[in-house]
Amino acid sequence: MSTGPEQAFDYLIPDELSGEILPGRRVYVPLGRSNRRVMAYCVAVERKEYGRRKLKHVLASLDQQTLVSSHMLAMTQWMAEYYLASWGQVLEAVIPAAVRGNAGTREVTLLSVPPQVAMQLSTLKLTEKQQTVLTTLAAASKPMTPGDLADKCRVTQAPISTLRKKKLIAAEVRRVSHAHFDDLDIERESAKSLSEDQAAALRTILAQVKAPQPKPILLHGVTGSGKTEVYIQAIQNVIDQGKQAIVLVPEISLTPQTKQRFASRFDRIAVLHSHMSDVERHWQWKRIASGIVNVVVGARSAVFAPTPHLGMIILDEEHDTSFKQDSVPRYHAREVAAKRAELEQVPLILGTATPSLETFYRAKQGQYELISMPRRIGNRPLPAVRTVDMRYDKTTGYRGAISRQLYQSIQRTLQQEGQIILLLNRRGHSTHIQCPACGHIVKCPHCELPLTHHITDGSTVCHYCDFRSVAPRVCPDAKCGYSGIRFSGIGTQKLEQEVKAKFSSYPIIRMDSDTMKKPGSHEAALEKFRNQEVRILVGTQMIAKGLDFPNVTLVGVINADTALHFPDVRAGERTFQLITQVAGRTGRGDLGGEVLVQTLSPDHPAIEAATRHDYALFAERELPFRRDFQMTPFAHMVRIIARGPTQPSVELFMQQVSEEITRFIAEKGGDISQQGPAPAPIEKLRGNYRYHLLLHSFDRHLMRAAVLHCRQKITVPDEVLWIADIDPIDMM
Ligand SMILES: Nc1ncnc2c1ncn2[C@@H]1O[C@H](COP(=O)(O)OP(=O)(O)OP(=O)(O)O)[C@@H](O)[C@H]1O
Ligand SMILES: [Zn+2]
Repeated sequence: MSTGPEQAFDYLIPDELSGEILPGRRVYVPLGRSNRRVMAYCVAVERKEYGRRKLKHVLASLDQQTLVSSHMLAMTQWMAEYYLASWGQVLEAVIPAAVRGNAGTREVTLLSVPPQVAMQLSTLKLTEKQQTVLTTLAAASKPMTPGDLADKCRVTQAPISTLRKKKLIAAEVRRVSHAHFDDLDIERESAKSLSEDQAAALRTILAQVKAPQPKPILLHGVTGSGKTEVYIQAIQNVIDQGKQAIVLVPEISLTPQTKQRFASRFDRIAVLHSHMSDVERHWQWKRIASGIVNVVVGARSAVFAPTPHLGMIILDEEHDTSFKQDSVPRYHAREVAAKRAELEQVPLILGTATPSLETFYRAKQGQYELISMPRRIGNRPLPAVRTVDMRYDKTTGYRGAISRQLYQSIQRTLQQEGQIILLLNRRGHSTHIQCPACGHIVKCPHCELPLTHHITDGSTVCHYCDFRSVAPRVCPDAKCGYSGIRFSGIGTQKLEQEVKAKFSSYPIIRMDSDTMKKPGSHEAALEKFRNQEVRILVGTQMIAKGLDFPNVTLVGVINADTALHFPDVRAGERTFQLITQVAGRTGRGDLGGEVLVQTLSPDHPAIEAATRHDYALFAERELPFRRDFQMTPFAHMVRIIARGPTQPSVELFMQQVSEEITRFIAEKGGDISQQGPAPAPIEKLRGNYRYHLLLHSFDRHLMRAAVLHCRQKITVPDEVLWIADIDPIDMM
């Protein structure tokens, strides 16, 4: 029943609180030897023998309404177990702070005259003022606040207080909301008549809606195949049955376009996003919980939306890494959605053009239903993709970001009135600052990672901890001091400069996390691009997915290799996804489209498969490799990360963890393979040294047991912090 400890505790419910304390509400209980008063969640109420155990009593109840349904309680319990977090921690993550804190509401006291008093009004001995107050309140059509009553009777609070003390007036404290937000006002659109592929997809989905225990569905549709229309018509069916749907999208896809697409088709939708105020968040939560909202659209945490009659969950761009939370509880919305769908017996639809290998593998195994939509709407061809081998440009000494081929394509596109997207997944200006005389590289003092030069304010920035300093003009190494320090490597700022210099008469906009800091800037930038005020859009991966602009006829990938050589099992998969997704932004209208991919590794299997839009080819090559090396999706992974201010203590601790796991396996039997411990790719972050250890096993329970065993056995030094990341995505 508590938020801190791992397990639930039993408490007695005093008679006066019975009926108020229900599963899914919060209570105050005494905890520990000192009987500290703590807030806790009631997870079950039951009658049972407790023998001779001495149980403490619940002190007070906190909520008048239930915060989590029984399904959600079961789901959070599963999450706690699966992700090795405490149940309380999970509940705190599932119920927004705004809801727990009752944001936007206040308590009011409401006065009324009890019926037995009202019947004998004339017989009471009262002062004149008291008489006025009592008759006024008795005559009122609904309860009044003390303030309103005093105003109406033109008296002070004194006679009201006296009457309350004499119990002639009853008082009740209630929580009321003073918030209200208007519904989106968006023009209505009617249903599209479905393509053959879409109609077939919808049929398969509706069959699962009817099934007693629906299977999750992978909707694998190429870019521009019209997945959204399938979602919408499936949702319509669910709403017609009086149920609600949750649509999860990557945070970055919560654009006006997405809102508009759903709001133009459904009444009463709730769009949940990260810029929402606490008051609005609470208000939306209550609306959803009351059952009046038909469709909830939101990022990761919308998987916890308290819909009372859930009918379907949709997860768009299921491969997107933003569905994984990178703080405790480190859940993946896809896995949580699958659990919730199973508990509530509703279908889960995972849509994407580039399925994660985890999902694809489950579909191949028959665990998920697989729907393919291999054609674009209107049978439009997928754009032709050409690679530009940048190794040749090196020999000519060319150092710019834009190759000759890309330059020519941009020029031609501009002349033909088309629009252009240029992707470079690195922000900043120069990504590398080095002294050519002594080789000194300018690094972050807290992270030991190269600093990036940001030209806008002449600073150098650490992209991991945001450390900032003034860009050096001479080599900072005191022994050297050479004046010709070199800024190299290309980020989006430098690319923007180059594009501006080369195509000076065309408006351009840059979208990356530096230019898109302010709420609303994302929307504003996309709007400029949509209405063609801007012809060239330069940006990081935030421009790579979901956008549907028919006038984009050229996509250029400036450097396809940015993530290719990361020490991450999914480096190839990420590269394939990014290129396929960004390539898919063109050729969506009648004007066709082309894609140029600049790379130093044109023969890399991931890049080659992406240039052919060939997911099957990619998966065919990648899966055997993953199987041979016992990696995801065949084996399960757990990543243990430890950090601390001194390197030896972290290293020693991780060695202990590794040894303890080896010992555990030797005793228990079974198989867990260990990679490491080793310094993490980001070896030092914000002044902390980091080590990691990767565990792989076909037996996820065994791995969980091994981690729990370490938690029990090893005394962690004060300065070391460690976590276990289940199904890790981030390997840095
Ligand atoms: N049945 C249809 N008839 C006509 N147009 C359609 C139909 N279905 C979808 N469209 C249009 O086709 C375009 C592409 O659809 P949508 O954006 O849903 O594709 P998608 O599969 O989600 O692609 P991506 O994975 O690239 O985001 C949209 O402009 C949409 O309005
Ligand atoms: Zn740093």
